[in-house]
Amino acid sequence: MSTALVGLSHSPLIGKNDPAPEVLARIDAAIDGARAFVRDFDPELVVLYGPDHYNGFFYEEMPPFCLATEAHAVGDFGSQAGPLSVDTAAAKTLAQGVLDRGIDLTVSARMIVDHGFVQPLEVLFGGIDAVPVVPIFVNGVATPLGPLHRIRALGTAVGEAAALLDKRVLFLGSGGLSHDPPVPVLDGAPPRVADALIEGHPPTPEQRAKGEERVLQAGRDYAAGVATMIPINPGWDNLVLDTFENGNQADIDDWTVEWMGAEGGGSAHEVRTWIAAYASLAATGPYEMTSRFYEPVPEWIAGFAVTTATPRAI
Ligand SMILES: O=C(O)/C=C/C(=O)/C=C/C=C(\O)C(=O)O
Ligand SMILES: [Fe+2]
Repeated sequence: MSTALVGLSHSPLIGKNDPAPEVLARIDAAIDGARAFVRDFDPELVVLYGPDHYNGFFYEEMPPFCLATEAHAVGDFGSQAGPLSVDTAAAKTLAQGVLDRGIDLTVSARMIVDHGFVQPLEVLFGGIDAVPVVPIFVNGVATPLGPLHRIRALGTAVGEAAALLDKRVLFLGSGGLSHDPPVPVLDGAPPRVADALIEGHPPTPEQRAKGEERVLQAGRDYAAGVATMIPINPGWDNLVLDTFENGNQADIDDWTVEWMGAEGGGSAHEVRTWIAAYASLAATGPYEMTSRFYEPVPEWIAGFAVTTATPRAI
């Protein structure tokens, strides 16, 4: 068994509302580095921690996290639609291993996923069917959210179970860092929106187009300095990255939902996917961050980060 990790921000605005060419060139170089890292590692399995944006998980039953033994992408924001190449046997083994370690894991035999899962697979592997994957949803938008030590416990249990698989396993966290895009909120929502968030009515193509245009307009407004969202917070983002780089993961247990939201905006909780991924890697032994890129990108409404990490050479 060997392990590696990539943490990668996502944004539905990539390719639709891009920053200046020199910014894009720096990001492309960082992503090229992560691609080369992944190519060298040549994973036999990707354990992909991703969030959802009310495409697969709804308030009728909202688990804090959920592992998929099969998954299907909806194709939002122009992302690829269709089945992910889930390694069902590995997924079942990991699910049992996580449950055996005392984590009350929800399992989905047909998880619906969105760009939060698809984009990292497209960016790093060229598509959703290029590499065997075990998708693990981590709720990062739908309050109430539980304490961070449970996310670390999930990641640790997954890492311990993955260590027994006799495979090269890449832990991949998708989302964050600080950002406050217009994702709908149940509290105070008008009845029609509340029904959709609770019952999960699939949007009509017109409704989906309207929601996507709303996000695009928010990106344009933010880049133009006329938006009211909580700003990208490079200080907080670098604190998050320092915590991973220094291996101070126990500090994360003191982070509160309120503090994260105030510092990093409503979608800062997507950082939970990174916390799970780093906990998984840490569960297999000491690690080192081998690359770290960060840049605030208002056009994408994202504190955009790419990191790679490997077990520390002894
Ligand atoms: O407004 C809507 O209907 C949907 C909004 C989104 O799905 C926004 C997603 C934004 C991100 O994924 C992000 O992390 O910035
Ligand atoms: Fe997101």
